[in-house]
Amino acid sequence: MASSAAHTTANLPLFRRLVSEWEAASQASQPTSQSGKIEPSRDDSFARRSGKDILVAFRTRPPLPEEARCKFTADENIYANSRMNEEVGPQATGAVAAEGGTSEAPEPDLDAEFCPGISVPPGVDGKMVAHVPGMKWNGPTLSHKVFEADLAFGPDAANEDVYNRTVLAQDMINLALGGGVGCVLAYGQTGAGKTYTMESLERRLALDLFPAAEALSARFLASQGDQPGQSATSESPSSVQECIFSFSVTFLELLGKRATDLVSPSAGDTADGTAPSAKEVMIHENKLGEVRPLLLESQVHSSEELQDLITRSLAHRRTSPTHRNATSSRSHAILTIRVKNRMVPYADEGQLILVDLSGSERYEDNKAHNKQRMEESREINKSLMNLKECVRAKAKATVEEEAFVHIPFRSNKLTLLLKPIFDIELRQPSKTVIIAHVSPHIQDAAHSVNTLSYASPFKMSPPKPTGPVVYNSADPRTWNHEQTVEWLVAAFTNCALKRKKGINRQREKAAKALGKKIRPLDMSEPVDLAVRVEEFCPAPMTARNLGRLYMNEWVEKCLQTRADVLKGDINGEGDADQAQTDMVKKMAVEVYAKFNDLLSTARYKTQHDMMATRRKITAKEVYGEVPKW
Ligand SMILES: Nc1ncnc2c1ncn2[C@@H]1O[C@H](COP(=O)(O)OP(=O)(O)OP(=O)(O)O)[C@@H](O)[C@H]1O
Repeated sequence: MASSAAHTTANLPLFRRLVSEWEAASQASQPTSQSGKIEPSRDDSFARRSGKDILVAFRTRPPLPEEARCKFTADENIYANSRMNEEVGPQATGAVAAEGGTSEAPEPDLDAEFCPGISVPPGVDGKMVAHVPGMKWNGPTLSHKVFEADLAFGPDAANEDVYNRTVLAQDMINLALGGGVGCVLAYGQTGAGKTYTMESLERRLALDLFPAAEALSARFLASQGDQPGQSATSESPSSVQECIFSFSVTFLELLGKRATDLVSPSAGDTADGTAPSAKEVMIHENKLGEVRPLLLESQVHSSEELQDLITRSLAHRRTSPTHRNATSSRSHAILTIRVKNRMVPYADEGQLILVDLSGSERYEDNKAHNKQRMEESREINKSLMNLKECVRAKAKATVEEEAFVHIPFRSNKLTLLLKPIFDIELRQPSKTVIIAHVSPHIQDAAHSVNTLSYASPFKMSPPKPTGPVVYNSADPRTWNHEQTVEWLVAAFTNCALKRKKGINRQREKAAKALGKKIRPLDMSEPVDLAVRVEEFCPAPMTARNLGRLYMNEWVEKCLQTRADVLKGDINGEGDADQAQTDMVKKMAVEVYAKFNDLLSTARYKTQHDMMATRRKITAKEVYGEVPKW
């Protein structure tokens, strides 16, 4: 049986002794070098696994002075009350909390108050052990649960180390510059250190992104025989990357179904003088299945601009005190940096998505909340549950290869925004790092077990298929440039032939009325197309790019690339130019409808084929044996 918080606190000295005995025993079993020191693992399993799409890391932080002082007596709520009544920022939590910060408060004796609930065995990569206190008829017990990830960061690990071994090791910046998706997710209990990690990763990434783009651009221009200085704009001659890359940023806060913009959060002044409420941002999936929030993206041109934007946005993030964290973030914060390569305008945009998830709370942690906070906690837990379901389903997809496993990423805005990770159909290369954060205290061990077991299944996720898909004439998403042009030529030819048939019918009717005979137009002769297809769809544009166009954009593009096929066909009757425009519009709409029909049928068919392989669950499996009346 699990031990209650009060019971754990009462037996702290015993648990402390049991944990140190376990640590001593496990260190003794480690391989030692001749010098007697524990050798770091020679097994380079991390290096081997780093080719995977998803890397899982565990992280625990050092104990904080306040926590030790109040010993987490959940029943008395001392910690929560003492923190909630103070106006304390995250940097003011003492010498351990702030990097380089100072504290006026006297240092509590952490060793006397603290009992570790988490150990990171030295010399083994990726292992974390949770020490879970329990209760049996014959007294308190302590079990040691081992969890495995690709990496495990102990309380002494610096943010620099986390950044180097996750974002840098996965080469996320170059991946995004090359049109792929890099994603970092911080998950864990409230107060476990997610924001501390993510803020640092965001800033370091902002610092490295532009120099990396600069280096890549210089290499590219040099390979083209250009001197970097020659191609740069005269206003900013040092910024070669601006000739090739453009960066746009969104920073969203997501609470339940409501997403708001953190970059410019207010909806403007209200007429009655009340505080303006934050603008809600709509998040939609377009007909090609791309997810893009409907808001104005901020363009950034340098590391300083990006860092400044991150600082401004973070200041807008909503926080409120929880039982464990005086400045707890009660929402998910999603920073997305999109990279457009001007040299390949029709290629997919690269993306870097950094998600600081809201902290999970146990029932006993949030029972002191008011109604609104309870509702907030429910929303947070619901979206985290949905994320968990997606994680489980993704891991299951590896095991049950022959049967379709439904990944419910569309049922929540958070997982919808994370579509590049979950959608197996998406061919864009992606790399994800999940950092599961746990509190170091034994009182949180049960919650830590939850967090660690939540993240572990991600480790099994198979690499997503990437690269060109197999050509299917009925699915525009699989067409390359040549195949797209071929289809467009056929579609516009069809329209021209239909028009020719119509003209023949009209001429025949008119001739019949006059009692004359007329020779019909020769249908076997090649027809002129109303649109110059090679200009309408220039290389390397594909059907996927065309699929992003709305109908008015499509028609406009057709009109811009129209061919004058009616010259000499009108015989001076009426306005030839207007007739030509009307005809192109009509054909453009017809081809657009056909194209979109194909696109939606293909998407529906993929889903239908997947569903057909889905294992049917009987009512008996769900509800058990139904009693007979
Ligand atoms: N690795 C670390 N080293 C030192 N202090 C840390 C570390 N990680 C977190 N902290 C401190 O712990 C406190 C809680 O951290 P943080 O606010 O990042 O938690 P969180 O998981 O984001 O919480 P919530 O989900 O409630 O927002 C902060 O005061 C932070 O400075």
